[in-house]
Amino acid sequence: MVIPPGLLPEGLSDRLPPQAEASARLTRRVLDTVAAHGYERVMPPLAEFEDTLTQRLKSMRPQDLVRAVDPVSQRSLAFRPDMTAQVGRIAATRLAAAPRPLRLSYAGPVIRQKASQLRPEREKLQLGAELIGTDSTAAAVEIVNVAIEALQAAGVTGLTIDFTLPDLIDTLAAGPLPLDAREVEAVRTELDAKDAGALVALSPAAAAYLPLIEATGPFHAAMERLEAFDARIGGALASRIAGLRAIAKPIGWDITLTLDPTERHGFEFQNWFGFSIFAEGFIGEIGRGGSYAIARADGADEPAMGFSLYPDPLIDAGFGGESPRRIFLPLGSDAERAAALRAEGWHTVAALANGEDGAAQRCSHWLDGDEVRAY
Ligand SMILES: N[C@@H](Cc1c[nH]c[nH+]1)C(=O)O
Repeated sequence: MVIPPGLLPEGLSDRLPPQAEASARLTRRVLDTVAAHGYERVMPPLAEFEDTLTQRLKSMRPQDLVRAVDPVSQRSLAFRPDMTAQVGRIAATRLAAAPRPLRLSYAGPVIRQKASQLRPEREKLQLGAELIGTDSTAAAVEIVNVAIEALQAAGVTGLTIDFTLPDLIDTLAAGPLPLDAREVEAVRTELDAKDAGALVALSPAAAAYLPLIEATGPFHAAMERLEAFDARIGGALASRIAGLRAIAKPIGWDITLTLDPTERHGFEFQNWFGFSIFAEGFIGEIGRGGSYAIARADGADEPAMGFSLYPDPLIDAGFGGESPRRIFLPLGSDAERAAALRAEGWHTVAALANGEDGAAQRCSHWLDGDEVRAY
C-alpha cells in the first residue's frame, strides 16, 4: 500500500494558523487562572513505561493505550491517555515528601487508541489541575470552582455541570441494597441505559435501585428524590448528599446544575464524587473531574481531587481566536520604529526582498516611512 505524502494516521491532525495560536492562547488563559489559585505546573513526558502509567490509578485500562516497544530498554512504552495518572505518579514518587495539599497543573496532548463515539480525534489537548492529599468536600468545592473560573477566563459561557457519584452502586451493593458481583454489573448496565423495565426484570434486589433512575435531571429536584430514596434505605448516602449540596452552593446562578447519580461513563477511576462539564452548543463534555485515590509505593492510597478540560472543540469553534494587528514592513523600514510597533502589540511582518505583497501576508496595514497606513 502506498501512503500518500502528508497523510496522517486516523484521528491525528495538524493545527494550522490561526487555530494553533488560539489553542496556545486558550491554554495560557486556563493555566494562568489555575496558577492564580496556587496550582504549579508540571510537565510529564509524552510517553512512559506502560506499567507505571496503568498502576497508579485504579482501572486505567491497558486497551486504551497506544503502545510501542522502547528500542533502548526493550520495555513496553505507552503514550499517555490522561495526564492525571502521570501527575499521580509524580506526587507519589518525586514529590512524595512535598507538603500536602499539593496543587499541580498540566497541559499537553494525550493519545488514546480509540476515538470516542462523539469525536474522531485520538490525540486531544488536555488541560487540568490536581489537588493531592485530600478528597474532602472543601477540595471538591475548590476544584469545581477553579474549573468554572478557568473556562470563564477562556470566554466560555452557557456552562452546565453534571454531578455524579461514581462509586454509588458499589457502596449500595456492599451496604443497604446487597447485590452479588454478577448482579452489580447487570444493574450498572440497566442504570446506564436508564431502562426501568429491564432493571425491575433482573431481580427484586435489582429493582430496589429503580428510584435512582428518577433521581436524575435538574439538580435541586433530583437531589430531593435522591434524599427521599436515601431516607428509605437508612441514610447510607447522607455524607455524599451533604457533600453534593455543599459543592453546589457557591456555584453561580449562570451555571446550570444537573445530577445523574449513576453516570459512570468516563469515570473509570473516580470514587465518591465526579462531575462533567458541558458548554452550550457543544456535543459531549468539554471537561470532567472528581475524587480519586493514588496508589503510593508503600501500598497506601492517597486521596486526591482534580479536573481536566478537553478544549479542542472550543478552539475549533473560534475560542481563543483573536486577530492580531499585522503590519507589513517594507524593505529598509526603521528597526527601532518596528520594535516600538511590536511593543504596542502589533505583529510585524518584514519584507525579505523587493516587491513583496504585505496584503498577501495577511497584513491589514503597512509602514510608510514612519506612518502606519491601512491597505
Ligand atoms: N483526567 C480525568 C479527569 C480527572 C482529573 N482529575 C480527576 N479526574 C479525565 O480526563 O477523565
